[in-house]
Formats: sequence, structure tokens, C-alpha cells
Amino acid sequence: ATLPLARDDNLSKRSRGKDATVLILGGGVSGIIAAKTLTEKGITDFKIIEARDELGGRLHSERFGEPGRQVTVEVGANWVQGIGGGEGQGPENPIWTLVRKYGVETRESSYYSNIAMFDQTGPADFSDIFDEYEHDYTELTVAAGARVEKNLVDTTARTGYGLINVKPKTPHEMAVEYYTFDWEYAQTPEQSSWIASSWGNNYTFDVASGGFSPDNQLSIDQRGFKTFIQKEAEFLAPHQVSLNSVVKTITYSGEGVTVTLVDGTKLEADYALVSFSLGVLQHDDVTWEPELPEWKTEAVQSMSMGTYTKIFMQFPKKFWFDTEIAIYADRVRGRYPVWQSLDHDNYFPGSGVIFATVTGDWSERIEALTDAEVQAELMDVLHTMYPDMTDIPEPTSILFHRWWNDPLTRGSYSNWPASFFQEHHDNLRATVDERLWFTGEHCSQKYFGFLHGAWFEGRDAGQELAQCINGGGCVHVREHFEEVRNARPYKVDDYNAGRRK
Ligand SMILES: Cc1cc2nc3c(=O)[nH]c(=O)nc-3n(C[C@H](O)[C@H](O)[C@H](O)COP(=O)(O)OP(=O)(O)OC[C@H]3O[C@@H](n4cnc5c(N)ncnc54)[C@H](O)[C@@H]3O)c2cc1C
Repeated sequence: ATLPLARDDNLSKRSRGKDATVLILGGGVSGIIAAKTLTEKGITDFKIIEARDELGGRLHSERFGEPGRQVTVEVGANWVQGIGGGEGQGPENPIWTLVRKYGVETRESSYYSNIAMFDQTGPADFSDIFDEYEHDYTELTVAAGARVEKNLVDTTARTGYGLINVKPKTPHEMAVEYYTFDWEYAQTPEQSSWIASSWGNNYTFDVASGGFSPDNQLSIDQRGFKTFIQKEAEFLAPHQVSLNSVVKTITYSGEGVTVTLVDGTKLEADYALVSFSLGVLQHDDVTWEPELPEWKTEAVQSMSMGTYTKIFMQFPKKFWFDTEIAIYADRVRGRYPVWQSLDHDNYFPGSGVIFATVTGDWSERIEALTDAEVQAELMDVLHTMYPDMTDIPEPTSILFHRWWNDPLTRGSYSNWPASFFQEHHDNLRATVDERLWFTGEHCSQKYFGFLHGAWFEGRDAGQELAQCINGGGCVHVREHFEEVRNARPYKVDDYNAGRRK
């Protein structure tokens, strides 16, 4: 593809001797889409700095299984969630647009029908409870919407469930609640905002709320799901990307930024666009000189990072359920509750591959175990699911990614807790000294956690930064709140005055 030429005024604005006008830190979806947007706006003097040996970030495909029986599996993102663009649907999800553009092979994946069910006695049927909880989840989001209209405070999704009288106690109830909630947010209802989790769902899946559509597509492309973004990145010239480059320190002032890599290389630029995950920002893998202002640090530390772990196993042959998905109801909430079969007509028949998903605290727990210890726990569950089967073989391969301990992610995707305020979120996106810009899925108010959240944030940051560089003004974009105040509950007089009205 031919690139538009860099505009002369961009080049002349760049102080002499700098390595680029913009350093884009991180080459995931948001970094690449920001680069694409800058290019469309005539700014080509940027460089993407990426730690890994390829672009794509949390799109992470791996060849898995025994030689001769290998398949490409996705240890990171796997679904386009909310497709849209069709008759009676909302707008098209931009990830779906790219998936179609590059012919990435996907299959429709329906995770609310045709589910096998198990409990501690073996196969079980609790589909009535499942249907009830699916309905209850919708009620939870509707009740959250009603709170917004009345301007009522946010609380946890657990409070929300309590207020609509949903109080799971039995293993079956806990498993289906887990399936409708934690399996999406990678954290518990206690750890999640009632209102933000509801809008997060609606803006993606609910057409009436402006969402795309309720449909999901699962990538089975043997080039990897990452193909859609790596193809989209092919416009980049070699000098615009630096792989295997781990950022250690970001030094900034009103004049510009200096980025120091772990190998000591120093890169200077007018602006840095930081696309690292929220988890990376929360930990000390990257340091800031000077330290980030308190309003930024508070915003970063106030949102949360969920962890979502898929544990793949390959067996000599399939011995399990014929559906795509099974739910296992254990006495312990969150203990290997969701199983997905890839040895299925829709996916990779004959592959012998199945995977279990755990999230949140359970993910962090198993990251401390060895693969063999996790395998033993999974086999224990399979024996519980199939008590009469005496010849269940051991898996020939096992694979899972330790997202929580990965210094390039520190978790899987962001989640909005009840103690995280709108002003915090504005501060997450706000620029520092007009030189440090921020993007990534966690910056998306509507779509945090999703690939399309990363896409929209990359586009918006690219547009606003281009406007700033092109002389359209930097000052009034992405302003911050110096302090996030929540005085109301503590100002008793105001509160009483409000009540008297
Ligand atoms: C297990 C899992 C399952 C998921 N499932 C789905 C799904 O099915 N559908 C969906 O829509 N979303 C899903 N997501 C979320 C989705 O993957 C993310 O929202 C999206 O990929 C984030 O893109 P990003 O550009 O914001 O961040 P990233 O992809 O994290 O990009 C940031 C980049 O910065 C790099 N980096 C980090 N630290 C440094 C450093 N010090 N120096 C240099 N580079 C650095 C990283 O390597 C990375 O490439 C899933 C995520 C995970 C982990």
C-alpha cells in the first residue's frame, strides 16, 4: 500500500534530532489503529515500540498439541463479540469489519443454547435454573438503567442482584450466575460495578441501547485470530515499528518525552502515546520520571484488571459431551465451571482438544501452581463429571497462559469496580503535560475489556493527537480533574437539604 507523505509542517514542528514526533508505546489493537489514524491524518513520523516479537498484543495465538495433531488455539482474545451491521441490528463492530476484510475464518458461537450440564454427581440437568438466571441477568441490567435515570449511586453488581432478589446459594445457582457474570467480566459481582457492567453489556450486545447485536463469532483461523490486525498493520514501513523493544522508563516534561528501553537505548519524541494495559500501568514494570501526577495514579489504581484463563488439553480421543459448551457446578464457586469442546463439527473435529476457563482470583491462584498440578485438578473434575467412566486417559498436552504474572499484561482485561467514578475514567484518558497520551481498551467507557474498545480508543487517540500536532489545539482535549471528590455522602447538611426538596 502507498503511504501518504508526511506533511512538511509535521516534520518541521518536530524538534531537531528527535527520533520521532510520536512514540506509540505498545503494538496491540489500539496502538496499531492509532498509527493508522495518524497516517490518515498525514502524520507518518511515528514509531511503534513493542516488547514482543510480533504485533497484536493480547491477540495471542499458539500452535498446540502433539506433532501431527496440532491446531492453532487462542490463549488470548478469541471472539468478535457483538457483530452488528445486519438487518434490524446496530452498527457493525469494527473488529468484525476487519475480520471480514481479511477473510479470517470464524464460526458462529452461541453460548446461550445447547449446553451440557454437570454437577458433583455427574451429568445433571439444571436448565430451568439456567434459564432463570439468564433472565435475571437481563433484569439486573434493566434495573441498573433505571438507577441511571433516577441519578442513583452506583453499587456492586452483588448489591444489584440482592435488590432484584437473586441470591445464589446452591452449586447449580452459583455455576449459572458465574456463567452469566464472571465468565464475561473475569471478576465477581462483588468486584464489579452494577451500572458500568450493565452498560458494558448493553453497548456491545443490546441493539436497543445502541449496541451491535447479541451475536458472537469465534475465530478458528489457523493463521491465528491476530491475522486481522497484523494484516491491517501491513501499511507500516519497517522504520515505523520496533519489535523486541521493552520500555523501561518514560521521562517527560512540557518539552517532550524520552523513552528508555531495557537495553539502554534512548528514544526522543515530542509525544508518547501509551497503550500498555491497565495492569502494566498499575505495576512497576514501567517507571515514570517524574512520577505521574497523583490524579493519574489514583485513576490507574482505581480501575481493576480481571484475569481470564483458558486451559487447553489434548487427549488421544474425545470422550466428552457433544455440545460446544458444558457447565460444571461445583460446591466451590468458580472451580473449573466452564468447559468448551473444540473437538466439535463447528471447530476442529478429531482434534481431541477441550478447554476449561477460570477467572479472577481462581486464575491468580492457578498461576502459582505447576502445569502438572493444574492438570491433576482438571482431571479430578473430569472424573467427577463422568463418574462411571473408568478409562479416562491423561491428556497428551496442556497449555495455559499466565496473564496475571505476564509483565506485558498483568491480567487479561480491565473491569470497572463500583468505587471507580466517571471522573476517574476521564483521568485515565487525560493527557499529562500535553505530552503523554493514553489509549487502550481500559480507556473505553462504553467497551472496556473488548477488542472493539481498543479499536475505538486507538482511533480517538489518533484523531485527537493528530489535531494537536496539526495545530488544531492540544490544551482543551483530554483535560483532567485535579481531585475526584465524592463529598455528597459526607456533607450531611446538603444531603438533608436534598431530601427535604
Ligand atoms: C484471555 C483473554 C481473552 C480475551 N477474550 C476476548 C474476546 O474474546 N473478545 C474481545 O473482544 N476481547 C477479548 N479480550 C480482550 C482483548 O484482547 C483486549 O481488550 C485487547 O486486545 C486490548 O488491546 P490493547 O491495544 O488495548 O492492549 P494490548 O493488546 O495489551 O497492547 C499493548 C501492547 O503493549 C505491549 N507492552 C506492554 N508492556 C510493554 C513494555 N514495557 N514495553 C514495550 N511494549 C510493551 C504489549 O506486548 C502489547 O502488545 C481477551 C483478552 C484476554 C487476555
